[in-house]
Parts: sequence; structure tokens; C-alpha cells
Amino acid sequence: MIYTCTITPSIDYTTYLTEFRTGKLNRTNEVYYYPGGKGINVSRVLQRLGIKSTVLGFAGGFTGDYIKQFLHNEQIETDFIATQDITRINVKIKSEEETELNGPGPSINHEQQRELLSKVKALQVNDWFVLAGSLPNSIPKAFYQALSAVCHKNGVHFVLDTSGTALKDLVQTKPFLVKPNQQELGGLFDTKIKTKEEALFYAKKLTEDGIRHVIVSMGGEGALLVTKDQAFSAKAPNGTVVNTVGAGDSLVSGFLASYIQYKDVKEAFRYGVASGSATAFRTDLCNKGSVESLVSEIRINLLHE
Ligand SMILES: Nc1ncnc2c1ncn2[C@@H]1O[C@H](COP(=O)(O)OP(=O)(O)OP(=O)(O)O)[C@@H](O)[C@H]1O
Ligand SMILES: O=P(O)(O)OC[C@@]1(O)O[C@H](CO)[C@@H](O)[C@@H]1O
Repeated sequence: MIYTCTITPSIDYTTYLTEFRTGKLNRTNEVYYYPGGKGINVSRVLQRLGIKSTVLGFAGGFTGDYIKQFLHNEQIETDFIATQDITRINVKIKSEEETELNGPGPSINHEQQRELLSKVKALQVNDWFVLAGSLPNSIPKAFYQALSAVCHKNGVHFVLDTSGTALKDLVQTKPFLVKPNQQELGGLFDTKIKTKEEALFYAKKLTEDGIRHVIVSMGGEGALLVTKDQAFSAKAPNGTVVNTVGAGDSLVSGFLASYIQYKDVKEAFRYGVASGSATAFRTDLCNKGSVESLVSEIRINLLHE
């Protein structure tokens, strides 16, 4: 069973307008209210790809209720811990450029942390635990490390997709899979990554430190997959980009959905990249049809073995 965990969910208030002017009144006719946060996106895409998962994390207030109901309507199991804080609303403005305004995460007290830890302790060997999205500083890093340690101890595959200092702290716990984007990978090494060669160099360092799979997503440039023995690159297919929010999460879902069924890392990578791009080409997250229509277009190059 796959468990995704979103410490900081959101409603993604997503709006499209031809021209967006800061400092002015902008009116818009096209708006969407999607449940968001990276783990939630991973679960929503998994569901569309025919793989069941349970959403863990924290949710509160009317926005938390909306997210729960929305996921329920999509037949996705949730097991949220209630917060006093109202779950944030993140604003995504799609115009000539994409502008995002992400709110802060909730404050989580000691008791709530313990509650999440005990849920993770109950996972079984060969389950998956996908910790995704920003991890608020209000929670000590030792707590996230404890979540990872419990996974290792119990034979649960730990997948990590976060950013900033939390990413720095948690890569040391040697996850099964990490998916930084280009900027996040650079942040890990206090550098700026500009090319695939540089991304490969730093991703290899992570695998040398014991991480089994590193996927570096590079937006419209595609992605890299680096394991202990091999490295692959994939070019993103051409298409009209509509909304890249959740593209990285879709890549993670596509990879997991395929890997869990066929245990073929290269094919899982292909399916993941197709899923990321299928999301980039739609207003909402990808679905199975849109992913499968792109799979044959994804060319994978072996960089080394
Ligand atoms: N402009 C694009 N054209 C085609 N495919 C894209 C584009 N942007 C993203 N993708 C696809 O989605 C994947 C993930 O994208 P990206 O690197 O933007 O993830 P991310 O930064 O983690 O995104 P997010 O945090 O919003 O989920 C890419 O590897 C690619 O397959
Ligand atoms: O603020 P975080 O947790 O880093 O990112 C949150 C977020 O931008 O990520 C998802 C897309 O990946 C969106 O659904 C959501 O709004």
C-alpha cells in the first residue's frame, strides 16, 4: 500500500487570465479550486493511474473539509490529523507567466506529531511512504528524521520530495527515491545547476551517499534518473504547456505506479516523465489516457552504466 504524507496541504486557487498586472485590479473568469500540496497531488495521480493510496497529513478548517470531501469524491482514502489552523490557500496565476503565492504551513504541536508518527509506525514491510511538499520549521528536524528511521526499520520504502533545509537534512537518511528539481538539487550543494551534465554530477553524489534512486526534474528539459549503477536522461515531449503545477508530483506518481507493477526502473522513469508532461499540458493533473498517449514519445538515453 502507498501512503502519501502532506504536512502542508493547500487548496490551489488556480486562475487563468490573458494579462496579469501587479498593482492593478485584475478580473478573471476562469478559476479552479483543486486540493493541492505535493503528497495529495501524488495520490490524485496514482488514483487516475489505477493505483490506490491513502493520504496522510494535517488538515483543518473549512479548507481542510473541502480537501477531504474532494478527495472522498475521487474515491481517495484520507487519514488526516485535524489542525487548529485553517489549511492554506495557494494562489496560482496563469497568464503570460506562471505566478504562485504559497501560504505558510500549519503549526503542529507535539501531540499531533506523535499521532502522525504512530500512523507511520503502523505501516507494513514493503509499504511506501511518500513525504512530499514543504515541511514547516515549527516541527523539529528530528521529527522528520524519526519518520524516516521508522520506515527504514520496518522495511517501508521512503520516498522524499521536499525542498530547502528539510531536503538537506533528510537526504542523509538515504531514501529509496528523491525527486529534487534542478534548483532544489543545486540548493543541496549550495550551487546553481545550469546543465544536465552538472545535474548528473550532483545526482551521482547523492547515490554515492546511499540514495537508491535520484530523479532530477528539469521542467521542459525533461529529467534525469540516476541509480548506483546507471544514469538515464529523458527529453520532455513537445506540447502546449497549460499548467505545470503538480508536474513534478505527477512524475513521482507515474514512476511509482509503473515501478510497483513491473519493477523496471527505466520503464518507470519513462512513464514518470510522460506523466509529468501530461500534467503540464492540461489544466488539472494528468489522467491515464493523457499519460499513455505520450509514453511512446519519451526517448530514454543511457548516460552511463
Ligand atoms: N514545459 C514543459 N514541457 C513539457 N514537459 C514539462 C514541462 N514542464 C514540466 N514538464 C514535465 O514535468 C516534469 C516535472 O517538471 P518540473 O521539473 O517542473 O517539476 P517540479 O519543479 O517539481 O514541479 P512542481 O513542484 O510544480 O510539481 C518534467 O520532468 C517534465 O517531464
Ligand atoms: O509550498 P510547497 O509545499 O512547497 O508546495 C505546495 C504546492 O505549490 O506544490 C504543489 C505542486 O507541486 C501544489 O499543489 C501546491 O500548491
